Amino acid sequence: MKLRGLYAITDSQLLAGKFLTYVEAALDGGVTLLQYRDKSSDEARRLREAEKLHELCSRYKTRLIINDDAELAARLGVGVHLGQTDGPLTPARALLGSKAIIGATCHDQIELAEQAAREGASYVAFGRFFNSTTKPGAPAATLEMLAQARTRLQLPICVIGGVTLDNAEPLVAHGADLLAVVHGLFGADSTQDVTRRARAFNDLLKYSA
Ligand SMILES: Cc1ncc(COP(=O)(O)OP(=O)(O)O)c(N)n1
Ligand SMILES: Cc1nc(C(=O)O)sc1CCOP(=O)(O)O
Ligand SMILES: [Mg+2]
Repeated sequence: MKLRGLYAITDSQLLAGKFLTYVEAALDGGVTLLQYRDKSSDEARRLREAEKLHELCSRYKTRLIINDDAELAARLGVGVHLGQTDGPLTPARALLGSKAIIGATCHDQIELAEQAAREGASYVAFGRFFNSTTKPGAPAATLEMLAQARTRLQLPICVIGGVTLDNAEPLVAHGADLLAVVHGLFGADSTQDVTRRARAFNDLLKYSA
């Protein structure tokens, strides 16, 4: 499967009261990867919500990724995204198997991405490229670094951090395969607008090399 397109990421605060309707609206517009990102420690709720998303993703043939938690991913038989302090990639690959999608946060460092590639990552994520209300403190990354990463890496490249329909085009032009988005997608005022935004993000990637 080619990892290219919109990578929608949930946010439990932003989606409070409209979690499944907004996620389904995004899936309607087309989502390559959906990440369940919940930074709370309420394990029962996390399991319940992840199971619901898994069901929804199966209906739309979208791959589900769990943020931070390889054990929960293994329980559901889905992928995982791991940051630099979320545990090593090699045991996660052993736990989830060769077909699972495993992503790695690499901030603005190509060397971290090369290491992640050696350790079995399926894609590498660079960011943050713009101001992010979801994660304002994330280290900044540049378009120049992205272009260089494109020439050095064979793996799909994901970009994250303040990505919107208005600023995503240069990211694609500099080599991004996956546009990872929270606010720029789910910050919409209606389900119809979430679907429209999802389609428009995908179009940005469809009509470029
Ligand atoms: C696609 C994608 N890229 C980067 C991150 C950030 O991961 P991390 O640095 O572990 O930070 P948290 O998201 O866990 O706060 C991500 N989740 N997804
Ligand atoms: C979860 C996350 N990680 C980032 C990184 O740079 O590693 S930026 C980020 C938040 C992405 O949300 P939004 O699209 O609303 O900015
Ligand atoms: Mg993390």
